Amino acid sequence: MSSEATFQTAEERQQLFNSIAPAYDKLNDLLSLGQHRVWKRMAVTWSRAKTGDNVLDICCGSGDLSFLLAERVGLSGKVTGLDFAKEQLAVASERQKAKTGGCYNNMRWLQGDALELPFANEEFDAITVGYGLRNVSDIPRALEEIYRVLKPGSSASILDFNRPSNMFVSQLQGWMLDNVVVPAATQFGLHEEYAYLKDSIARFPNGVEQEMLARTVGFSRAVHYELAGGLMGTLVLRK
Ligand SMILES: C/C(=C\Cc1cc(O)c2ccccc2c1O)CCC[C@H](C)CCC[C@H](C)CCCC(C)C
Ligand SMILES: C[S@@+](CC[C@H](N)C(=O)[O-])C[C@H]1O[C@@H](n2cnc3c(N)ncnc32)[C@H](O)[C@@H]1O
Repeated sequence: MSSEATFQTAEERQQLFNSIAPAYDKLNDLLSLGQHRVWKRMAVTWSRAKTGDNVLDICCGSGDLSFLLAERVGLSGKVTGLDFAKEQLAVASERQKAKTGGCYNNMRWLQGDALELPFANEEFDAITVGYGLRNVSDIPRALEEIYRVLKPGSSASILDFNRPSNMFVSQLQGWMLDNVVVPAATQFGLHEEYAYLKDSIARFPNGVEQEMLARTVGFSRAVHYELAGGLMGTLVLRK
């Protein structure tokens, strides 16, 4: 089967992320030379999470952004990490147990759907989504849910791959995915799972399209910032 036909349903993507959970963090560090941690820290900063806030990390996976949020909101804050892949949440929970510091005690992990968030309207002071929006089956619906549970005047920060407008950057991104990322993942028995990346990026709205979608949903401000020379990007939203 060609990679274009793989992992098209939410159930298939749920299985994908359960499958890659054991190798996910290690491959992210290896394949981005640790740079993904810089991009995630920038995304959390753009969320404007502050001490004492009640914050949400949607599509939290193994918890990278959730832990960064916990460091920002501190002992008096509260962090919820939500994901639909239980194996990812299991990794996040194990990582939390290994951490020392009171700020990590105010964290909870929920298995749930980004398209039907189990929260009240206007519950959160800040929201992050790290490499999740591209993977949901209904992007406008996910943006609507983010808008619904965010407090007025608060921010959401959505980090993901960028679909570069620059042809050279686009070709470089594709070459790296084909010739570095997928071969490395294949060593972990994850060829198909990482081959999905290139097609998911090709289908992902570009920065301008993401800004338009967000404004249509109702966000008062929507700005997409390119990172890593256009390989990555962060959509910063204000309600
Ligand atoms: C943290 C990163 C990706 C997370 C991620 C997102 C997904 O949607 C996936 C889907 C299926 C399998 C895996 C993932 C997944 O890991 C970004 C960094 C890790 C990337 C796998 C590596 C990307 C390499 C870039 C194309 C170039 C990096 C240049 C850098 C400056 C060295
Ligand atoms: C690439 S991982 C990102 C994990 C983490 N945010 C990070 O930055 O490393 C994408 C995550 O989105 C989750 N996901 C995808 N669609 C989802 C949905 N509809 N509801 C909840 N989680 C979802 C997957 O299970 C996976 O853990």
